[in-house]
Amino acid sequence: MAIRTGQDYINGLKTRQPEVWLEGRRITDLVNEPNFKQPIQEIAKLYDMQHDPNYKDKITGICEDTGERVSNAFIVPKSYEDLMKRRALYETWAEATFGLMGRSPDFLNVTVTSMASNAKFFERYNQSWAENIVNYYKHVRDNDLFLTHALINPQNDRSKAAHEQKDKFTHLGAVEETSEGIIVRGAKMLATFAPIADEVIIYPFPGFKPGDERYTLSFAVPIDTPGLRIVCREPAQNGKRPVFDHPLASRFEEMDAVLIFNDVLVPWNRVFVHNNLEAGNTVYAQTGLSQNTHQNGVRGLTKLRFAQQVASRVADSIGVDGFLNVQTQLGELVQSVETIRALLRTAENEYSINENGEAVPSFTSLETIRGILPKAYPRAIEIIQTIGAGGLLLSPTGCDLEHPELSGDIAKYYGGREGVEAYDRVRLFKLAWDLSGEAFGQRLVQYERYYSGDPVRKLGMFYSNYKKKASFTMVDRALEQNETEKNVSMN
Ligand SMILES: Cc1cc2nc3c(=O)[nH]c(=O)nc-3n(C[C@H](O)[C@H](O)[C@H](O)COP(=O)(O)OP(=O)(O)OC[C@H]3O[C@@H](n4cnc5c(N)ncnc54)[C@H](O)[C@@H]3O)c2cc1C
Repeated sequence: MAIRTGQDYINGLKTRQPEVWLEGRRITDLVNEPNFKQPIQEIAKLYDMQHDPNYKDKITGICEDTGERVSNAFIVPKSYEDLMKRRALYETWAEATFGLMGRSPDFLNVTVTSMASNAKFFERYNQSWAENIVNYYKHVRDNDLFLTHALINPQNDRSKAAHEQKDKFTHLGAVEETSEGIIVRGAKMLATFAPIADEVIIYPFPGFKPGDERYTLSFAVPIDTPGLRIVCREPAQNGKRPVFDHPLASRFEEMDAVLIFNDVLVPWNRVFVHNNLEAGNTVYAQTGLSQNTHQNGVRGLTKLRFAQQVASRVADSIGVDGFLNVQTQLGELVQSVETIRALLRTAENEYSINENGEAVPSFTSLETIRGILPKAYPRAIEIIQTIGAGGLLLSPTGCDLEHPELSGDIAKYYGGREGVEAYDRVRLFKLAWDLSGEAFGQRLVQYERYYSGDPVRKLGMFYSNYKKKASFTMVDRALEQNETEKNVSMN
C-alpha cells in the first residue's frame, strides 16, 4: 500500500473496535463520534497531502527496499539533503495544523524508523529484538500506519520505584512468559491520539531501579488488541461547538488517554525490550530520540510562529502596537521565534553521520530548543492574554452576529481600529481565545512543557551529557597563562 490516502486511514479505523472510554461512554462508532470526527478529518487531510501533486514530491519519496513511494518519515537520512527532505515533511504537516497537532503520524513514524536503523542497540541484548524492530518498521512503513505511544508510568507515587508501588501491576509490567509471547498488565500514560491511532508502541523512559526488571518493556500491538482499554481525558470540545466560535479547538484537538493493559498478550515478534534494566534505561536516548526531536523542533517553531502572528494581529487590530510596552512584548516574541529558527538551522547544518550511517542533526542544538520552548511558548500565550486583555473574553457568538436585533450593535461596538470591521475583529479574537484561554489552549501550553518528558530532569540530563563531552580547555589555558605571568613577575 505504501502511501495511504485520508480515506484509506478512515477505512482502517472502521475495521477496528478498540475499547475506548470517553465521559463514561464506551465509544463504538469512532469515526462518527462527534468528539473525534473533526480531528480524524484533519489527520485524513495530512494523508491526502501525500497524493496531492503540490506536496507529493516534497513529503514522500521512493523506498530503496521496496521501490514503493513512502512518506519521507520512513526514509533513513544519509545526508544533509535527506535531512532537509525530512524537514520538508515536518514543516508541511505542521503548517497544515499550525503546529497544534504534535503527534501527527510523522512523529512516531520517524521514531520507529530511527529505532530500526539503530537495530544494533537491540542486537547488543537480543538478536530477536533487533529483528523484531526492523520488521515492525517495515510493517509500519509498508502500511503507512498512524501510531500512538505511551512511555510514562501512571502518576501514583513518584517517590517510589515501579516495583515499590502499592500494587505490583499498577505500572505496566510483564506477568508471565508463554510460548506465544508475554502477558502484560498495568497502566501507561499519556497516549495522545490513542483512540484514533492504528497501533500503540510502548517504550520505556529512563529511571528504572534494580527490582524494576519486569517493567522494562518495549513492544507494539494493534490498538484494538484484546484487553487493552483506552480511558480518555475530558474533551476540550464536544464536536458540536461551531467552527466560527472555536476555530481551532473545533478542528485540532488531540485526545490524550491512559492505557490500561488487562493481561494483554504481546506476541514474541512484537517484543523489542524485556526484562533488562540497562536496555530499559537507555533505549529511549539511544534509538529514536534524535530524529523525533528534529520533528519536535520544526513543529514547535511553527506553533510559536503562529502564536507570535496571532499576538501581532491582535495588537494591530485594536491599535495598541504603537505603545512601547506592547512593542517590547511583540519584539520579545519575534526574538524567541528567531532564536528557535537559528537553533534549528544550526542543528541541521551541524549534522553528523552516526555509526549506522544515519545523518543525525546536532543533538545539543535540538535539546536547546527543547529547553527553551517550554518557557517561550507559555510566555507567547501570556503575551496574547496581556495584549488581548478583557476583549478576549467578550466576543459574541456567531448566533449573536446573525441576529437582526443585535447585528447593528455588534457592528458599532465590536469593531477595532480604523479599517477593522467588527466581524473580522471578533473572528480574530475568537481564534486568539481558543489558543490562549480555552481548555484547548491550556492543553497546548501543557503539551509544550511536558510532551517529551519533564523539562527539569531533561535539563539535568542535558548538562550531565554536555559535561561528559566538554573539556573546558579555556579555563586550563587561562590558569596556565596566570602561572606563566606569575613566574615572569617573580623573576
Ligand atoms: C498534553 C500532553 C501530551 C503528552 N503526550 C504524550 C504521549 O503521546 N506519549 C507519552 O508517552 N507521553 C506523553 N506526554 C507525557 C509526558 O511524557 C509526561 O507528562 C512527562 O514525561 C512528565 O511526566 P509526568 O507528567 O508524569 O510528571 P511527573 O514525572 O509526575 O512530575 C511531576 C512534577 O514532579 C517533579 N518530579 C517528579 N519526579 C521527579 C524526580 N525524580 N526528580 C525531580 N523532580 C521530579 C517534576 O519536575 C514535575 O514538576 C504528554 C504530556 C502532555 C502534558
